Amino acid sequence: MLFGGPLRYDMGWNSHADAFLELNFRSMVIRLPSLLTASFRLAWQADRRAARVVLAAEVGRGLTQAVSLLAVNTVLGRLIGGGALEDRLRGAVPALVVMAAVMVVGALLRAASTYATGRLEPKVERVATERYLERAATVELAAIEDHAFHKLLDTAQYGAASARRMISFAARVVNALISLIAAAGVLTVLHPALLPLLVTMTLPSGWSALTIARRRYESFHAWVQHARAGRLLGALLIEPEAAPEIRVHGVGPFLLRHFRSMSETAEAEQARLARLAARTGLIAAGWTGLATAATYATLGGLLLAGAMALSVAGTAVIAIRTGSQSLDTLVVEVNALHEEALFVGDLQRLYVEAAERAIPVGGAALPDDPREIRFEDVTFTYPGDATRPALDQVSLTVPLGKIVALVGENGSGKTTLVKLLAGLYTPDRGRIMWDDVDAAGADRQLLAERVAMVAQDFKRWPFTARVNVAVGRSSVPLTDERVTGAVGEAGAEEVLADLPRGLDTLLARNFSGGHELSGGQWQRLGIARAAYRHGRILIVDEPTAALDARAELEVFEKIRALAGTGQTVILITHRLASVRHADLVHVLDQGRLAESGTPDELLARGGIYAELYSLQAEQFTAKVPSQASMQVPAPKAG
Ligand SMILES: Nc1ncnc2c1ncn2[C@@H]1O[C@H](COP(=O)(O)OP(=O)(O)OP(=O)(O)O)[C@@H](O)[C@H]1O
Repeated sequence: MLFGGPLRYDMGWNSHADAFLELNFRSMVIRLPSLLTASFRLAWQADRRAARVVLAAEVGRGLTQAVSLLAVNTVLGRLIGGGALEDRLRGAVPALVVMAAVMVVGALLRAASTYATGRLEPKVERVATERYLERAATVELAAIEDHAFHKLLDTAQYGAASARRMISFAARVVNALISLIAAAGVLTVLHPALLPLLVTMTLPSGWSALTIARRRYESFHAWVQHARAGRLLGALLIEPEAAPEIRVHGVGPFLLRHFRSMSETAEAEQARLARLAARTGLIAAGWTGLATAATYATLGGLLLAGAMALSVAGTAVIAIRTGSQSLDTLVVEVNALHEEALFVGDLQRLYVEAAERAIPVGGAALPDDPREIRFEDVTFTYPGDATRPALDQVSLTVPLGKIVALVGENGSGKTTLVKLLAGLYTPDRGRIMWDDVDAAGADRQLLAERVAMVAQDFKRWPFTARVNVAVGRSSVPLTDERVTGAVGEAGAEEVLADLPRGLDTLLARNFSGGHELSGGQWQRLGIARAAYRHGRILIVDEPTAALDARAELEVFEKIRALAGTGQTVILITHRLASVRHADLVHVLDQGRLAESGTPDELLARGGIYAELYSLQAEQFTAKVPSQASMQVPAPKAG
């Protein structure tokens, strides 16, 4: 349950308990090569040169550590060996010089790697983010509305930053791996018993890092929806659109209460993780202590038994220390790499799923100048737990070049029908035919090219008025003639005349210099946008809902004029007086086609249309009071 605690309301957001994970030591070791390859591939895609430099520098650094360990061994051998002190010192000089040279090379390589990694990281993140955004923008609308896909979108957004971090983790893994091999090699040469001891010493910290990471990732997946809901609540509290209701209806404390309760639940989860992490760390530290004591005891035993020379024991101590440090680093970094890879895995899953759910590219061409669009027995149900289809076996015709009105009560399926026509959804059953071409197999991009849509909730872009119009067809060069032409066609000149900087006014109140339009003004701009698009089919969904009576008449006049230029107009409206000019009216009722005909035919038939029409007409039958009766008596003097 997402909203635990003593809250009275459930917001209706779902929680998910589908955390999963198969993360153990074996799988981690098995996956290491593929993790490193994946990191390198990410780096390669972003910047080949930098990727090469990082790899070469890290391999080089590992090798310098091996060489320096061997040099130490030589130095110790010389110093502890027989002969005069001066001779022993002199004998050690070449190895000391090698050590110094190797340190310089190591420092240079480190600098090169730091620089190249720094250059690489932001590029990797950018490439991954760009791909994420591009894929998200090209999936079907149904995918965006599918909550499982949305959750994936949500989790995958962390993948790009993880991809960035994977680069430096991978670099450190390569480095630690090579220096570990060097230390292990030296130890094996010194005495075969030392190698297993080294491994035993490092295992506990590996186990602890892995266990903690696995818990964190599981928790992240189980809680991602919760975190999203929490962020949403926070955003609602500061959103300008919600601000009036928050104040008048006093929604603020209600939202805050939920926010606090959600945060407290999340904090409890963090505390649980921290407690477990502390316990795991403590157990691991105990094990490490025991293993270290055993290692040094073995070393002492070998010395005492005369199985090992003092100089070799000295090198062994250094090799064990470097080796266990490298192994520690390796475990921690591989673990971090793994954790990041899980998030990059989400991103890659998104890439794959988004590609599967992408709007298909290519397809049959639509007829150049079709006569009609026919819905043939079209049934469509929204995914989820809909109780009935939004469209149920609908067969109707939209003759092109005419004004076709869709009428019906709330929820009768009008908007759904035009969304199917625009290709935003595909029918579950039945076909949508453009003359003889089935839209299901048609080129979706070409189909969209022909449609201009003013949806009920059309986007109010936080850009200038000019861009808000021209975004109707962003693929053509933006010219003032085209913009003012569209504004004129939509009758939106007055809206612009009222703006402080005309077309250049920023329409986003929460930015400095931003300006807000009224609902009706926005609606006119929306129509201007559709006019700018010049699609051959203009879909207008409730174009006048926010308009005053005079503006409404004007807008319908403009829409009729657009139809006069050969455009097809599909009009959804509840204002039946405005439907009078339609060539054809389709009446929908609970997802089914109830009746079709010209407005006069439908009135004469006495069906749903006639009923709705007379209901509206009755509201206007009351007489306008005469001038005389409106006059207010003049106050008496005195
Ligand atoms: N995105 C969606 N996801 C799930 N169900 C939806 C979605 N959009 C609409 N519906 C459902 O489909 C049915 C038809 O809705 P639609 O928006 O097509 O009706 P409408 O006739 O345009 O209504 P209105 O006059 O209120 O705009 C309704 O029952 C609605 O709840």
